[in-house]
Amino acid sequence: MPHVMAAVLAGGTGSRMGGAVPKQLLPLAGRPVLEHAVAAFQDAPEVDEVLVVMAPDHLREAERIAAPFPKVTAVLPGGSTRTDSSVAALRAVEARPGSDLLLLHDAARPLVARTTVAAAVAALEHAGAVGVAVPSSDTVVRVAPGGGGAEAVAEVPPRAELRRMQTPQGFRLEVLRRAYAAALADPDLVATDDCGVVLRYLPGEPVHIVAGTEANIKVTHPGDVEVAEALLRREAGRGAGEGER
Ligand SMILES: Nc1ccn([C@@H]2O[C@H](COP(=O)(O)OP(=O)(O)OP(=O)(O)O)[C@@H](O)[C@H]2O)c(=O)n1
Ligand SMILES: C[C@](O)(CO)[C@H](O)COP(=O)(O)O
Repeated sequence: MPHVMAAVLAGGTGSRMGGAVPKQLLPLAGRPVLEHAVAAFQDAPEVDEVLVVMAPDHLREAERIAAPFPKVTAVLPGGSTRTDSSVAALRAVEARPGSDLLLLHDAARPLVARTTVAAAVAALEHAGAVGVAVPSSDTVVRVAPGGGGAEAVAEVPPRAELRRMQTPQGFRLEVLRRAYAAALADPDLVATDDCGVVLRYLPGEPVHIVAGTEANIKVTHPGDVEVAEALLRREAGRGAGEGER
């Protein structure tokens, strides 16, 4: 059986959310957002070990939140970008011999379903890199500078071919290691997710997709915590807990 590690990335400051504390520390139905994300991996039977990558100024709070979860074996400082925090998780996992698979998950996605974690791990039996994604119900366009400083639509990619990427994103460790070795040698590296790093820097490596859920939102803007609370209530109303979010 592969040894499955999950890293919960909580190294951000939540600038779009604003406020005095990073969004991963905001209360959501009585528990910090971060705690919901950690609990999802604690409860996932496919996951053996959990790391928390936290904003350096808030390591103590993360340690306190993680303490009741026996699968959490380390709370580490994150970097100044999400990519840096992913690399911090990768380095920590590399230092632990015997790890085979790594799931990288946004702490800001507290509603990840158990079924999604299971599907991502299962897909790694046959794939080196796996992303979780949902179809877009909106038409998505590429924009370019238009007249008078405004934006203009430059392209309307076929919607049926588009997906919105979520997390977790899962990797065989050697795949992620090779991708980041190449990526970190690129002075122009800019990435918004880890599957994108594999796609760009290991062009021969397929990145598989498994279906996510609409409820797996990323708490990002003011008001998103209230949306997440409503989704949690809906789940409780369904008598769920088994992951159908
Ligand atoms: N240096 C960073 C930046 C982000 N993240 C984490 O990556 C996830 C997705 O990032 P995002 O939603 O952008 O979080 P923030 O960077 O905190 O938000 P913002 O961009 O609004 O500042 C979050 O769980 C965040 O804590 C991280 O681990 N390290
Ligand atoms: C990884 C991600 O959640 C996939 O949708 C997203 O790209 C993170 O972006 P952010 O700007 O760091 O929130």
